[in-house]
Amino acid sequence: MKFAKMHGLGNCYVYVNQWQELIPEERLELLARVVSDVHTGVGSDGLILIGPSECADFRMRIFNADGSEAKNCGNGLRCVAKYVYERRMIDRREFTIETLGGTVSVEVDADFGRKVRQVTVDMGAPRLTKAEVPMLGDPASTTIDEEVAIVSETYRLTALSMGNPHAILFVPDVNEVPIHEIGPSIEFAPIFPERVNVGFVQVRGPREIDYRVWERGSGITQACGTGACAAVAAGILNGLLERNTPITVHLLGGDLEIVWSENSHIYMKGPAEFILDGEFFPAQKT
Ligand SMILES: N[C@@H](CCC[C@H](N)C(=O)O)C(=O)O
Repeated sequence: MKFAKMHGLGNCYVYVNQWQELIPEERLELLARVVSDVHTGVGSDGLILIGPSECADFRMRIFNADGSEAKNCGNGLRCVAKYVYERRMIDRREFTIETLGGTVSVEVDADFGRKVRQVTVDMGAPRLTKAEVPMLGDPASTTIDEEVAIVSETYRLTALSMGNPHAILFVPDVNEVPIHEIGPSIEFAPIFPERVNVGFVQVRGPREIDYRVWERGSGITQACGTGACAAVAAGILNGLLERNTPITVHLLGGDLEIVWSENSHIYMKGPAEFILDGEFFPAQKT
């Protein structure tokens, strides 16, 4: 199986071009687990498929390292945009990508040699009701700084969907949080029937935050694009950050610039990097 390994701020995936490789649907979950394994596979946070779409220029599917399929991936979208533009699969700098969470528009900033420097993604409007997250409780209500009891702890959560679910907690110091303990305990809490990505935010000022993440299905990663958007939306909903202005999000792997604009859409701008092209020989059981 031919693949490319790429990363967005260290959030790395194995990318498979579905015009080159036909993988049976029933093998995708196991394949994602196998390629993600750092010891016996390629080593990644999951698997991303780039394929044809009936309603957009391309389609992206994302599988976490545990094999679960997610509906959206911000860092993945920037890498897919870089992949298709640099490999001349499209000539326009603005195009669309279908995900299970909806279709998004992307714009690449490239030099004359067609090398992509940055990608801006219109991530759409955050979805705020409990039904949309999804989260148990009154389906029409929102979760903004709500006290939620999980196992033997109580957390103040803001929860929203960027196509995929995010629970955000504001903390005094992101480096002091035991993410390995709190992350899985919230990810698997029954109140989130589809599990949840868990983000920890330290507000540095009205236009700057530190953000760390425990990703559903992949654990701690260097960065999460949808999570950075959710963190900024949560900061604005809690009156801690400014709207209609770029917010710098510092992640373990680097910085993203996020704006929640007047038209209610969130825009994410950041880099995408190519690591290598390779060929993987899955064992017979995959
Ligand atoms: N790293 C991604 C999100 C990947 C999916 C997520 N773990 C989920 O299960 O929803 C990003 O950059 O957004």
